[in-house]
Amino acid sequence: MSDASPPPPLRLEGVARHYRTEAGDLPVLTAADLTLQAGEIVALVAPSGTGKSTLLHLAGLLERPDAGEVHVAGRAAGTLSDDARTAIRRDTIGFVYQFHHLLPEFTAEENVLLARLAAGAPRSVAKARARELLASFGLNGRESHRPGQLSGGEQQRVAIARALANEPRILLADEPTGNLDVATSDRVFSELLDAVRNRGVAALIATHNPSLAARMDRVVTLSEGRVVAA
Ligand SMILES: Nc1ncnc2c1ncn2[C@@H]1O[C@H](COP(=O)(O)OP(=O)(O)OP(=O)(O)O)[C@@H](O)[C@H]1O
Repeated sequence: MSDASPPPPLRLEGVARHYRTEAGDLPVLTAADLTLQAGEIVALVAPSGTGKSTLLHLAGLLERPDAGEVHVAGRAAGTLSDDARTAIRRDTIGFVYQFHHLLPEFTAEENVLLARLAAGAPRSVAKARARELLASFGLNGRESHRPGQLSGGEQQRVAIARALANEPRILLADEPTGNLDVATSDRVFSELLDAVRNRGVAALIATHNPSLAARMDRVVTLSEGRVVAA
């Protein structure tokens, strides 16, 4: 038996990404290293345009780096097929964006349960899980509302519930309360932090808000394409 500790949920190693633009090559990330330990909640605070969304897309296996490697639960994702990467993403990673990206023609409950169905759960299980999650965000009685019939804060709560539907080990969030007023942002953010802490989910959360960042375990920033302590 090995006494090695389990691999961290997420590890970025020397990750580089540039974009080709009309003005030439734009090196956004040059050699980004970042490890999220199990249950650790890390704030990513960096000026606009420095690569926060790029980093989150790479960490979430939505894009491939030009160099370096992304390890999810100890598994190097670089050489995996797109299908294998999609399966890891679906089973291991939850995403929350600034704008909810809920499916407008589906109810709150359907938006959450569809994520679980996509991971192969029977409909009854997915439905029960969706209701339980929505209730945990105070959305009882709102299950059959479509996104357009919900407030901005409620929409983001549904989006967070959806991100947690498959019991991910990692949550990646890009300004998750950035489109809400200050008071609602504060409330929804607290609920998000409680939800990930209670579940032991590791989280990387980009925010421009220093007071929200201060509530996380650690704050990192981006400097010259690298991740450094803030
Ligand atoms: N697909 C793309 N093609 C070309 N350039 C891109 C592309 N995506 C992003 N960029 C550029 O890469 C840089 C980093 O973008 P990114 O969205 O990661 O920054 P960010 O830190 O998340 O910014 P913000 O805080 O404004 O959301 C920016 O200069 C952006 O214009």
